[in-house]
Amino acid sequence: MSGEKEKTSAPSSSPYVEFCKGVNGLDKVILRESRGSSAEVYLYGAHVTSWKNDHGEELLFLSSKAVFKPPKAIRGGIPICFPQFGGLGTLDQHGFARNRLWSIDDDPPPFPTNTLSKAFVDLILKTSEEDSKNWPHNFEYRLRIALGPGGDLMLTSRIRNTNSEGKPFSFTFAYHTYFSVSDISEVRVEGLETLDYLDNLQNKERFTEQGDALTFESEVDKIYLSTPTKIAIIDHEKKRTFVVRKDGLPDAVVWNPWDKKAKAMADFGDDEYKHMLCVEAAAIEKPITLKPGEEWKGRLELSAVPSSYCSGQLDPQRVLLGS
Ligand SMILES: O=P(O)(O)OC[C@H]1O[C@H](O)[C@H](O)[C@@H](O)[C@@H]1O
Repeated sequence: MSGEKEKTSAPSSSPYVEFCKGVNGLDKVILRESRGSSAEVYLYGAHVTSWKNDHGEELLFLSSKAVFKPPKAIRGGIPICFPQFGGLGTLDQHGFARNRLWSIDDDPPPFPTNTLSKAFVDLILKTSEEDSKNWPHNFEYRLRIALGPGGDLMLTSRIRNTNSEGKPFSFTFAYHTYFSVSDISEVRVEGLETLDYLDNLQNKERFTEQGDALTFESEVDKIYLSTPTKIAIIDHEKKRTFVVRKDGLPDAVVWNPWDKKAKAMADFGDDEYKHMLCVEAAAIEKPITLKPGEEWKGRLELSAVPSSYCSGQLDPQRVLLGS
């Protein structure tokens, strides 16, 4: 073991990182960047529940009916799906990481690519006795959540196999990001056209996406395979484009429950499907396998940029190839 110190007292806050209590007294961390952007993270699930730009506008969707009560996962923000995406295995839906209380990682190993950001927090989740009954592996999962100087939100996961008796393990993974959008029928997703996907609504059958950028007029639950590192979500009404950059995460899930499924979810408002879209950077089709001592890294970087595009006039190459 690496000899981490167990957290014994509340960590001290700074102008960039505030440790406080959130809904139902759950531990929360608020990150603030000097130009005004912010993010909120619950230790329960290492769950980002808010990301605001420097005008204080919320960029993530969080359901008004979200339940902040373990063991229920929080509906909205960025749930972490680990070590299993969806029902693809023997564990509960989306694995256990989103339902566990994470700790502050006081002494994380150095990051090779350090940002200039002072607004970041390091969290850690390790094997518990309870979880090892269903998933008999030793792991250390370190997650750094950082706000970049321009307000970008960056999540870096480092997952290590700490099994002592030479056993490899495999997992699937997703950053289950819920983006806030003005009106789902005005949204386009670019970067996934012409790719193969598994359709969760049709027994995970494999299809090829045809034609142009994705638009939405009914329920969607697709796992796009071998996707580019950059995906754009264009919100025409808000004149805002989200750019998702990802590394180590070949797949991308696109999910909107639409009206019927929305009504069936207790922690989701009947009409809220109109104002959210999940685009989830993921590793699903080919599970990640780690030998003892090996570490995997999966990185997500989100930015929100103003866009003045009108419907149909967007040049996808400009969004996707621009830096
Ligand atoms: O209700 P949850 O367990 O949070 O899952 C919400 C959704 O997550 C993913 O996007 C899956 O592809 C969907 O099939 C699932 O409905």
